[in-house]
Amino acid sequence: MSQQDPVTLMKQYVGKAAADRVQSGTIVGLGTGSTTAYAIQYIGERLQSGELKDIKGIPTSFQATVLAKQYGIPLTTLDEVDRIDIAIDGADEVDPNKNLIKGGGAAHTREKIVDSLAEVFIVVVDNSKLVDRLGSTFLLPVEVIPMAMTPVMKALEKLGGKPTLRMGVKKAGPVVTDEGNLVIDVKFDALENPAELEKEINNIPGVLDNGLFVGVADIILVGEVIDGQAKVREIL
Ligand SMILES: O=C(CO)[C@H](O)[C@H](O)COP(=O)(O)O
Repeated sequence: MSQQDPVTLMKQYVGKAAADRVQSGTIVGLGTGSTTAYAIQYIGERLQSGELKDIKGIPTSFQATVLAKQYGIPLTTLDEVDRIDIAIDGADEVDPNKNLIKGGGAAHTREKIVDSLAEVFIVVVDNSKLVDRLGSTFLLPVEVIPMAMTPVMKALEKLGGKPTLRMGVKKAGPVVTDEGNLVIDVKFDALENPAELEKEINNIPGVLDNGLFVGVADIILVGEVIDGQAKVREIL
């Protein structure tokens, strides 16, 4: 691989390591984000070389759909398959119990559907994503139906959060998800019980889903650069 900055190198290595675990004849959940993008690229390269055959991808976002098409990965839908063998997806934070915060790409609702259905869900991250406690470096994304934005923000404040509407970059106004909804990013000073909070937030009328993924991940692959050498560490 060419000379890259360390974070890009970690993302490439970990994406490739995950892509190497995909087997012929399987249904593969394709995650969203810059790390998973490398996994999608390498899966496509394995298909083109003939090393991998007869796989179908289920994309978690418009981004994943575009990349899969670009790299020649045939796609299918949840209506057409009775299983997902493996899903590969990134994360914004990973705690020591393999719980995650996701949604940096505003795709966490579809990601949670696909990742939770997978027999094996592999998370691909660089080592900056490992945290002792969720919520310490990243705000918690909540996808909300537009007309419910204000009451949902008030309900999130009652739960102890500080909500802000996610705004677009190079786009005036808010981020609109692939599902046509809005994203509220919430700061919690003490996110002590992720399992409970995930349910509490999802119980607020108007919330589609939040970025807490509790008990969903099976394997975490962590990209690291040690003494200038890129490596991948596995957390089971
Ligand atoms: O949850 C996600 C998208 O909704 C991404 O997987 C997460 O934001 C990590 O992205 P990246 O690999 O670019 O750091």
